[in-house]
Amino acid sequence: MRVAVVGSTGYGGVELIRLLEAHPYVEITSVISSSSAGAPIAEGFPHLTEIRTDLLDAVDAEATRSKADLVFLATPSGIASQLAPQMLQAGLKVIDLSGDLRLKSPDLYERWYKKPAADPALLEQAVFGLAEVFGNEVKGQELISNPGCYPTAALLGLVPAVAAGWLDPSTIIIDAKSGVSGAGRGVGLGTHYSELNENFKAYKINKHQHIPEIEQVLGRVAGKPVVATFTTHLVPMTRGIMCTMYAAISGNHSTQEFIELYRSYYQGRKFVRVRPEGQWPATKEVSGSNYCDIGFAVDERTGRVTIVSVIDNLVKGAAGQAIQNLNLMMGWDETLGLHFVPVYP
Ligand SMILES: NC(=O)C1=CN([C@@H]2O[C@H](COP(=O)(O)OP(=O)(O)OC[C@H]3O[C@@H](n4cnc5c(N)ncnc54)[C@H](OP(=O)(O)O)[C@@H]3O)[C@@H](O)[C@H]2O)C=CC1
Ligand SMILES: CC(=O)N[C@@H](CCC(=O)OP(=O)(O)O)C(=O)O
Repeated sequence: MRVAVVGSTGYGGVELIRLLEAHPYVEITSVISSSSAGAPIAEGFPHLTEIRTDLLDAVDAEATRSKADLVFLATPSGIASQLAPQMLQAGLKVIDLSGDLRLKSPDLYERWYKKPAADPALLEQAVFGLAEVFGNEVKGQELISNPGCYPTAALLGLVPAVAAGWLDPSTIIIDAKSGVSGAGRGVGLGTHYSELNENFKAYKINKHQHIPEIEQVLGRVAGKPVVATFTTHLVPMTRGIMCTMYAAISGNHSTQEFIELYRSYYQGRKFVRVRPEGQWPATKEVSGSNYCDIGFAVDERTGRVTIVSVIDNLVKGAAGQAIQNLNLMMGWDETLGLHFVPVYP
C-alpha cells in the first residue's frame, strides 16, 4: 500500500517514517512538508541518510492522491480540520494524529483547544482509534482519529475497570508524566534544556486539552458522564509517559482480581502487557515499542486501587498506534510492522 506523511519533519512524522520503513505491506511514496518542500528529507534528518533519498513534497491533496492511497496527518491541531476534507475528497484514506477529530462535540473542542472546530459531519465520520478498545470499529473506515498520547496511557489503564463497574467513577485521579518529545519538535522556553534539565514540573492543571478526550471515552464505557482529575508533568527525559491513577473501588476486589479482569479484557491483544502482582512497569521497559504495560495494587486500608500504565508517547501514543489503526482499517493483523522489542537499557 502506498502511503504519504504530512508533517514528516515533526517528531510524530519522522517516527512514522522509522516504523513504516519496517512494515511489510507499506511503501512510503510521499513525505510532505508545508515549509521545506523541495529539500531532501535526509538533509534535515541525517539519521535517514541512505534510507530516504527523496525530496519533501508540498501540501497538495490531488498531487498526494497521484502518489498514495492513504495519508497520515502528523500536524499541529487546527490543520487536520481543514486538510482532512481535502484529502478525503481527493480519494485518500486519512489517519489523523492530532486532536482535531477526537472530540465529537465541536463546542468542547473550541473550549479546550481554543481553535475553530472541524465540520460536525467530519467529526461524525471520524472513528476514534483506541485500538484495544474500539479497534473493531476501524475496519473498512476512511477516516481515523488517532488518540492522544496521554489518553492512550490513561484509558488503557482505566477502561476495563470502569466498564466492569469496579471503580467509583467520581473518584478517578490521573497523575500523568511525559518526556519532552511529547511537546513536538518546536523550540520553546518551556522545553529549553536549561529550564528542564534537573527539573520536574506540573503544567496545564485542570486545563489540559486531553481532559475531555479521556472523559468522553470513560463516559462512553461507563454509560454515564464521568469527570476525572488529570494533572500533567514534564520529566527531563526524551520519550515515555507514565500515568499513575487512583480511584475508590466499588465492591470488594483484590489486586489479583484486577489483574485477571485486565488479562481477560485484553486477551489476544499483543500490545497490552498486564504485569503480575508486585511488578510495576517503567517507561524504559516500553521505550521504542508499541507496548502499553500496566500494573496494579489494591490498598485494602483506603479502599482504593493504584493503576500504573506506561507507553512510549511517540510509538503507542502516536505513530505506532496510527500504524496499528492502518492494519485494522485494512483488515491486516494489527501487529504487522510493529514487532519492536523495547530499547533496553
Ligand atoms: N509528540 C507526541 O508525542 C505526540 C504528538 N501528537 C500529535 O501529533 C501531531 C504532530 O505532533 P509532533 O510531531 O509532536 O509535532 P511537531 O511540532 O514536531 O511537528 C508538526 C509538523 O507539522 C508540520 N506543519 C506545521 N504546520 C503545518 C501546516 N499548516 N500544514 C502542514 N504541515 C504543517 C510541521 O512541518 P513542516 O513545517 O515541515 O510542514 C511540523 O514539523 C500534533 O497534533 C500532536 O499533538 C499526538 C500524540 C503524541
Ligand atoms: C509533553 C507535552 O507537552 N505534551 C503535549 C501533548 C500534546 C499532544 O499530543 O496534543 P494533542 O494530542 O492534543 O494533539 C501537551 O501536554 O500538550
